[in-house]
Amino acid sequence: QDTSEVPKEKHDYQSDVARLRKIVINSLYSNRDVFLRELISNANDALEKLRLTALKEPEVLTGAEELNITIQAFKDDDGHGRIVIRDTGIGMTPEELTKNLGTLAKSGTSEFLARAESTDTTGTGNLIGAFGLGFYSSFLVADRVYVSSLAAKSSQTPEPAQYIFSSSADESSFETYPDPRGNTLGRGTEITLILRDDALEYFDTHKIADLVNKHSSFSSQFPIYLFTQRTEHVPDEETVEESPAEETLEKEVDEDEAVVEDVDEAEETEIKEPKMKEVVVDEWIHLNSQPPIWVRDPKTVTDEEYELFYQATFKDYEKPLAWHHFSGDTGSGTSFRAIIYIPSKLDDAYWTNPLATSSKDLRLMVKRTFITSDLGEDALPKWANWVKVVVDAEDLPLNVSREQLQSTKFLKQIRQILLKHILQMLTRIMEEDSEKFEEVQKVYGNVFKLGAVEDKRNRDKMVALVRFHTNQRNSTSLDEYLANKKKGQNQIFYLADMGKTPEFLANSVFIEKLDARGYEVLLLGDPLDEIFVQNMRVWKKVQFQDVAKAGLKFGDEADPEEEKQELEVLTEKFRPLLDWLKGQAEEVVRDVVISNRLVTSSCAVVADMFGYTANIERMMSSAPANQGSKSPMHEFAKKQKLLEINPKSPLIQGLLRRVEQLPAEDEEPDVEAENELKEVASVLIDGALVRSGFSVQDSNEFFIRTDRILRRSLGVSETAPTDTTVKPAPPVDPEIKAEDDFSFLDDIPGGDQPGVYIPESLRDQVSWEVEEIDEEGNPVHPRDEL
Ligand SMILES: Nc1ncnc2c1ncn2[C@@H]1O[C@H](COP(=O)(O)OP(=O)(O)OP(=O)(O)O)[C@@H](O)[C@H]1O
Repeated sequence: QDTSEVPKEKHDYQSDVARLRKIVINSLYSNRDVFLRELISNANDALEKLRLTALKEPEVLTGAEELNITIQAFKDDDGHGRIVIRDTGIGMTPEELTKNLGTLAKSGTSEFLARAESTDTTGTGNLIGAFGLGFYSSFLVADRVYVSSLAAKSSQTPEPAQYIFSSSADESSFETYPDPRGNTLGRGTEITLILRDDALEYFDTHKIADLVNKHSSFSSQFPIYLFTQRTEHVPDEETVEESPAEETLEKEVDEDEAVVEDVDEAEETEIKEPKMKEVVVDEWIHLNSQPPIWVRDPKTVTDEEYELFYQATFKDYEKPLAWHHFSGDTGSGTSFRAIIYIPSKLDDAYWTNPLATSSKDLRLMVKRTFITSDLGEDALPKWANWVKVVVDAEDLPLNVSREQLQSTKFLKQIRQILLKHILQMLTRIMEEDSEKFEEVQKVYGNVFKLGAVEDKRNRDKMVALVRFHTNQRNSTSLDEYLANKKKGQNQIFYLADMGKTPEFLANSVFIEKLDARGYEVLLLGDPLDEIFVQNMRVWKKVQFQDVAKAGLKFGDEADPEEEKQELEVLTEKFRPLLDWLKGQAEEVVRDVVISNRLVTSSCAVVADMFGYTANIERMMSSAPANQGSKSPMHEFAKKQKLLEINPKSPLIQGLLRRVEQLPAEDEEPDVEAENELKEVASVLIDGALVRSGFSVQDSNEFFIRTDRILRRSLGVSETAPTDTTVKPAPPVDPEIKAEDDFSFLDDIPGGDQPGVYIPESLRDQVSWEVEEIDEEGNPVHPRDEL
């Protein structure tokens, strides 16, 4: 209608909205069906909000009786047309129209925009699923959008007024103004999409019905009605009654024909059907008339229905990994039905602080009416806060407030029940579907380790879900490990080095003897592994033993006395070398000892009982200084290392001989021979450090010494200097010449503009923000333009 007389307020979009709209309009053509799903989901949210508000303030229900969503398509005479989506939800005040539709309040928006802007269209499709474009997806199919809204009457909005928000796809601003039609809605919001010429397919009500059935029939517990018109053929009663003359005429003709036709046919003409006419019947079709899937018998629900329900309810673009649909009784007499879903991905944010967030996706319904998705801080243990659940209780009063609810017996019981079912579900997948369990492991493997540490009550069940790589197989549980342990073995051997692959760890100096002898060693490359092991310490009465630490026992050692004696003999034999090496390594280790864990390697650096392994040392030094990484305790623990030497190694035996040949203290010193030996020792110690996962103390010194030893092995003079003359820089010259050659910039796209050049191959992997500054160095915030 004509709005030229209405005073309009013009607003600029917030810059992020402008960016978002640009992405929507330019790059999502192939995903444009999503607009309907997004608008229906908004309508549903508005209705849910109304219903929740009405629990406290029933007045909001005035204005419109039904709580529903309607969709109508109108075709204009000129072939253009509109789609109108209406809800009787909470509505928006004029201020809310501006705020909600003109700004983006969502966290992570900028990050999303940067990612969407830097990826191609296909990638963006997935991002949108993850982010939800909401209202702006309207512009995928519409040139212009009008949102007319009338807020629900409440104490805050005693006199609501129907206002319009209007914006076209190619403007960077929008307008708001009073709806010239007055109050036509009663309550709620009406979105009118003026369809683009290339989106006229959405006039087809079959298409709309299909889309709603596929993507949105689960999005709303409120009825969704679609306006349709169908043509019916009905007896033309008017003609029968009002123009008998015509009938007579027909009869006459028939009688004429009967002259030449046989009698039968003449009779048939007598009972001729009445004349039909076409009438257009208007009809509102209820699109989501099936009962919600959680109340249905699981046998009647297809996998696709479970998946679509999940995607619509939890706004996840991906299909769930698994689900479990069950019903029960809380014990205090409240019966319920529930579906638990395991998403196929963890939110990126999960690992930034896994124990800080609580679940926001436990949707509680009472008698099919949504009540809340926030069941309180500790609704589930933190490790499980990614689980998505719909639970519908039969016998709770509908008007319980959120606060009251959290203290009800029902809630306490339902939490326990849900947790029990989550664990049962995971255990069942583990026992019955190894392929699925592998998928679950990929996403949640670390979560289970965290759960075993955090959730002491369910520790045994969590540990059963945990899997590790070993030197003998790709995946084993701790129970499987114990089933495979050797006779006499009384330790669970593990090697932890965060960030390293199992293949790398399998070649570690620390497991060479264990591996050669056929013992299984857990190879732990994840930071969480060390935390898991440190917290567990013992599993089924068997201790964990870090193979990079003192205390390793195979369990089949011969008579301990005999072994002790053997060690004493060896220690005595190697005494000169042990003592001499201790002097050389005193900066690095506490002592030098004979090893029982080495086969081919000559030596290794092992953490003492109370010392740090390389892995823990790295974890400690990445912790903030105030968390102990610089404390005296830390410094002490760092020094608690032993240099273990392999008495069978020819290198060690050779070194022993050379040390024994050194002049005794009371003889004339052989400085040259001693220095050469010291150098060898130093490289040996540094090599052992590196091989054992530690870093060398001074990498420059290490390199210089290696250089000298290499020269020696090649027979090159150790003292011959390298020619170190270099061309000095020209004299100081602050002048900038105007004719400097910048022609190389011509080859770089955008090289004539200030900015950063990114090679083509890296463009989709990086993003950056550039801030323009004025002459005083203050940032300028230019208005984004579409
Ligand atoms: N039909 C509606 N009735 C009432 N308010 C609405 C309606 N549609 C949108 N809004 C308001 O506008 C806001 C922005 O909507 P938009 O769809 O862009 O994002 P969202 O719904 O918050 O998030 P998303 O749809 O991505 O989950 C909503 O949060 C809501 O406050």
